[in-house]
Amino acid sequence: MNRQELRLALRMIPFLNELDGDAHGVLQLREKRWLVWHPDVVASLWRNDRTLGHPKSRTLSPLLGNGSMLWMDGPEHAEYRRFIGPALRGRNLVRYEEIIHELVGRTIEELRPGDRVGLAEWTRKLTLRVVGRIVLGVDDDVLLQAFSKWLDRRLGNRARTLAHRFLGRGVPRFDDEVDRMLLDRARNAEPPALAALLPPTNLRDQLVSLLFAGHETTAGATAWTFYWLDRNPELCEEIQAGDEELLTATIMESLRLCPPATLAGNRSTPTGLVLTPSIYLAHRRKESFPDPKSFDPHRFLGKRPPSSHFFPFGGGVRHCLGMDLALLEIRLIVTALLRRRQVRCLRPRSCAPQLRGAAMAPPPGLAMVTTCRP
Ligand code: HEM
Repeated sequence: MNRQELRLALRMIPFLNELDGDAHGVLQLREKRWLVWHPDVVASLWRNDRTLGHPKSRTLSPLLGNGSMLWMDGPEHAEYRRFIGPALRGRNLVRYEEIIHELVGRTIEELRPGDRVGLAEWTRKLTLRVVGRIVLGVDDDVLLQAFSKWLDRRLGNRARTLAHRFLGRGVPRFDDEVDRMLLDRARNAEPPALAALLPPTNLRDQLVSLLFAGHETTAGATAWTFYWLDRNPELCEEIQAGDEELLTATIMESLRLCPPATLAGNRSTPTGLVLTPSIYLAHRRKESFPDPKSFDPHRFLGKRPPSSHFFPFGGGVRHCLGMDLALLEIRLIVTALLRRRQVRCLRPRSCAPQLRGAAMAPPPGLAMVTTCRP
């Protein structure tokens, strides 16, 4: 690993911020590894994605397992997508809407008026409950808490992520007890729970991958949306008054400026080049988004930029399977919390984002206080 790669690993956001404004949109990290965010390069990756390789993430593969669908390739990957994709879209969303309503209601009821609650921690608990119910078919807070604890020990902050990535060789990364609880639940799951539909091969890896991919980023996106609404009270009032289109635009603008996945998955060419698309930098190009650092949802009203300029959910053949579910979840959580409670954020002096792996959330110090609506 050379100096550039080390800076990307150790101080990702400051490193990316230094590249912000670089019109080339590509940076060589080492001989055969490039960070890319220029729309022409990204468009070409999405177009040719079927012919590219998708190497494992060195941070996530020891946790999600080598059998995870996140690094399958070719026909095996296409088969998995054909299988899981429909279960996360279309008519199923109507059923998921009911689940989300119920779990959001329960999680809001647990908020004691006046208490300080870490915003990102609260959204993580809620989105894990939602994906837990969708995947396992039941609510099991003991299992979900054990799962969260296990992830926190590895990715809970930058220092732990780095220790896990660089010093963890030989140290067991799986938690046998969490895996046992998950597999027990999966064996007893009934359709339509996803666990009951998954093929038995590498079942543990697929369960962990779905729970991980299905909550961490959605939680970050929801927390960032609340953060921006808190900073823009007039916008918040318009949304509370029921402007649905503005809410959607606000979620999109929040995904642009604070993409919960800062990087899409690696792509490799037959000649051995590895290309990592930087979502964070692509979303901050002034050529794509005038005045890119200002938060302005109006830029999304009635418009959606091309997928090579704006890609919070990645692209090509690995485009996020949970996008529709995630957008539904964020919308329902924001609407329900604003309708039931008055929400105020207590901002720490520095709102430097917290990185968990490559996932970006508000810092743990960003707390919210809710009070009952009169
Ligand atoms: C705001 C929330 C979310 C964001 C920002 C997000 C973002 C992403 C990104 C960037 C990728 C990689 C795409 C690429 O490499 O081109 C991805 C893949 C994936 N996501 Fe999401 N995601 C979100 C929510 C979800 C949810 C709710 C689920 C499922 C319950 C989910 C399931 C997946 C799966 C299974 C993949 C792997 C797809 C593949 O490899 O074929 N995601 N997501």
